[in-house]
Amino acid sequence: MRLGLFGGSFDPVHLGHLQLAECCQQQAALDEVWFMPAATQPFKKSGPHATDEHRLAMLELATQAEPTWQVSRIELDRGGVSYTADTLRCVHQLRPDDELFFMLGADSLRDFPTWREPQEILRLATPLVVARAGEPAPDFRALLPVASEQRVAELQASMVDMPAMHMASSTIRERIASGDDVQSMLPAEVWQYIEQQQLYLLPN
Ligand SMILES: Nc1ncnc2c1ncn2[C@@H]1O[C@H](COP(=O)(O)OP(=O)(O)OP(=O)(O)O)[C@@H](O)[C@H]1O
Ligand SMILES: O=C(O)c1ccc[n+]([C@@H]2O[C@H](COP(=O)([O-])O)[C@@H](O)[C@H]2O)c1
Repeated sequence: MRLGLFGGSFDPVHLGHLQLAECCQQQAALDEVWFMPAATQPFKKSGPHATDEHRLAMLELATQAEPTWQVSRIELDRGGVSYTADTLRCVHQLRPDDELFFMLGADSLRDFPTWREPQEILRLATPLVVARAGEPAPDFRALLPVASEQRVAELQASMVDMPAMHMASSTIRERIASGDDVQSMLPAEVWQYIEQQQLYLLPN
């Protein structure tokens, strides 16, 4: 099985995340996609705004119609800072015969060499990188400190095409707190949940 892992804060999950997962799944022929909300993202100064249970509930709503998509509690159950190398080792133990992929936007690729154990991550899984609207095009040479020239060229060739989606969770939170309409950026069920639970009413 080809298993795609998609980590993020998902605070909240938005249509850009879903589009990213869909494009990676199609272009890399993934059998399954796991959305993995982070307990605490290593580089974010403060923890998530919504609780773990709210972020999970929104992800469940956003992914329920797609049978090959699942939401994984691995990082939330482990708690603490969510390092991707730890997560990949754990998934590899659970699914030793699967080929693992991990999905990320161009902004995350830029920082990748400063992640914990980047070489171990590249040993366990193949990154699937998509361009992010408003960000420079992904520069795979960012990987040269941790990957060979040949591997970098291979990864560049397998970059995933995705239509530009101008949205980010932080902007959505800010706009909700200002009373702006964000419905066009969210799955309808997720917007209803945010309204019912009165999430993100305070500024970031
Ligand atoms: N609109 C988008 N286009 C492409 N990739 C995206 C988009 N939004 C998020 N991503 C990617 O999804 C992954 C998880 O992102 P995350 O959950 O932190 O969302 P975010 O919108 O970037 O949140 P924030 O604004 O709080 O940083 C990252 O790899 C990020 O690059
Ligand atoms: O392992 C690391 O050192 C590491 C550093 C930064 C980010 N990550 C992971 O990358 C994913 C996307 O992160 P972000 O920055 O978009 O929230 C998320 O699953 C994070 O846990 C992982």
